[in-house]
Amino acid sequence: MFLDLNALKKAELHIHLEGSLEPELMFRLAERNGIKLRYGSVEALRKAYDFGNLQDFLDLYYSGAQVLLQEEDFYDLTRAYLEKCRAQNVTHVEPFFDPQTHTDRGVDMATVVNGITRALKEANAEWGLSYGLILCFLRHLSEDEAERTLDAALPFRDHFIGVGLDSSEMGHPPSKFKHVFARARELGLLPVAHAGEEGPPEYIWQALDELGVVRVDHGVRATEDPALIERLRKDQIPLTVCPLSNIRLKVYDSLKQHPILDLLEDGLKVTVNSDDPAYFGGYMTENFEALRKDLGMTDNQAQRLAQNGFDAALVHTS
Ligand SMILES: Nc1ncnc2[nH]cnc12
Ligand SMILES: [Zn+2]
Repeated sequence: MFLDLNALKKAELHIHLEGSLEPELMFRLAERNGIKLRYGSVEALRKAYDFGNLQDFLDLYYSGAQVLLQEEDFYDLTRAYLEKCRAQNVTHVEPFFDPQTHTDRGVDMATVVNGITRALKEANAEWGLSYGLILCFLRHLSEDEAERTLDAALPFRDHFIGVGLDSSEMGHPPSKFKHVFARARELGLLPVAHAGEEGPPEYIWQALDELGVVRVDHGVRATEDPALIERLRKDQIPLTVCPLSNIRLKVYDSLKQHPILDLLEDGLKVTVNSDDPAYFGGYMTENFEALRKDLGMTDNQAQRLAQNGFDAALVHTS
């Protein structure tokens, strides 16, 4: 008998709440808010989820997020994701949100943060889920815009534990955001950043040395640089790896080429995560199952990967 991967206790550290917007909910919110979507049906929208790279995906992801307008919409989005966590025994989550995707459309920071936070607090009260929210800056925008976003978020400082960096990686190195990350660190916010998803190992070095990140999101291209692998192993810097995402965004042609288990066996603190589960074909359990099916992940490896998720959390749970 194999270990039941759904019942295995898990922590998720790399999930964009906007990326958990399932087509059904997108259509429901569009109707509620009087928004006309570019696609006529859930099926037509799902068919469009065929991405050549990260940017192809981001174009659809930002377009889908336009249905999120009211506090209730952010609440419904977050609640739906947390119900999935409950069903999959994900007991701790550290989700990302992208305020600029919303504030740039005229939605108030308060609307976004209050809707998300209400769902998180409820899940904690109802079934004991633990969490820490992370505010991400969009790296295709300027550092000045990130600074203004941090200013706008300060009245809600108690609602999040860290800052992250996401969106189009190529051409937008971590060093571009050095000052805003320094200010966030002074405010006691824990820094993380996407690096080495599509971008080169140099971006991972920059995230570590110029942004001071305590965890790297993706980081898989570290495999191209032995000195970097040594640094990640020596300092036990966690990597939040997203297997199904990497296949859907063509980082690897197939899961069989994915380095996650080699990294685990090399002693790196790697974790399994879903990234944008509504777009990439699965939540936590589906990611673990894919590793078993295509990479031959053993039960012992599954248990170590799941434990790494708790070890790598920014908020410690007992
Ligand atoms: N995989 C990803 N990489 C960069 N930015 C993102 N925003 C949402 N998902 C992302
Ligand atoms: Zn991501």
